Amino acid sequence: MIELRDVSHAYGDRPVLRGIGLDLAEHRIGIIGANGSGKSTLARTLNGLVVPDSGTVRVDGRDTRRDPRAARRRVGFVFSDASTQILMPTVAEDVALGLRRLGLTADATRSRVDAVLDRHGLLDHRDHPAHLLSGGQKQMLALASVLVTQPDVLVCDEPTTLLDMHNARVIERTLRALPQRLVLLTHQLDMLQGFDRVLVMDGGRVVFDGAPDAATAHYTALMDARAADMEPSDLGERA
Ligand SMILES: Nc1ncnc2c1ncn2[C@@H]1O[C@H](COP(=O)(O)OP(=O)(O)OP(=O)(O)O)[C@@H](O)[C@H]1O
Repeated sequence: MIELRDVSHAYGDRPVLRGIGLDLAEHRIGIIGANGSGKSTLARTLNGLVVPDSGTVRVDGRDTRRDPRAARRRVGFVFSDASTQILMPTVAEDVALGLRRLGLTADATRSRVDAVLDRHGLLDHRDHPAHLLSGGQKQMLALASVLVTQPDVLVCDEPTTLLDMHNARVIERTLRALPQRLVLLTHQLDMLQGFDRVLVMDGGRVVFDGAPDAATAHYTALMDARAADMEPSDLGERA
């Protein structure tokens, strides 16, 4: 369970999260909202990548402010731009990186790395330079590098945004099949079908929290109302 209590955060003098309280326990949770509404910042509080200015985030009872490493062990994070997450020269080395702190033997590391590469269709690429993979393969590698650490919860921040339709579907299918709990940020609303719960963010607040259909209807109505008030020169963010 991830508990947020009165969580607020600002970048400089710009408030981005405003008094958020949530208990996140469902298997599949979606987060949607306009650009700049605070989704990524909220997601980053869930594993201690962002420690909020005020309020608390607890992962299985442990405060991310006091124990960010415990949160990171339980909650894995996948970014939308996989290239920023790939740190090692080869595919296998990149996946193995997350296992370093576990003190496994070389054989145990290799078998865990190969199992996760096999499961995600990358075993034939194990010794290839990671930067030469296709966009879809890089996203799969970023996912594999997090999953190899066996987190309880996976937070994915727009994992299909940079992918073509085929690769987006492959990633979507992979995420749906995971046994882990999933928190998915996305602008692709159809990915949320069958989710247990969807949060709609606007201006740093959770303005709707419910079933996927009702949440997407709420978000669509919000965006329609806003578009009706706007000029083309208003493109951008509202936080
Ligand atoms: N590290 C940072 N430093 C300063 N401002 C930031 C930082 N990260 C985000 N912001 C700003 O905070 C606001 C909220 O950003 P955030 O990324 O949380 O929103 P988002 O809903 O995920 O947006 P998007 O859909 O575009 O990814 C935006 O105005 C953004 O420019």
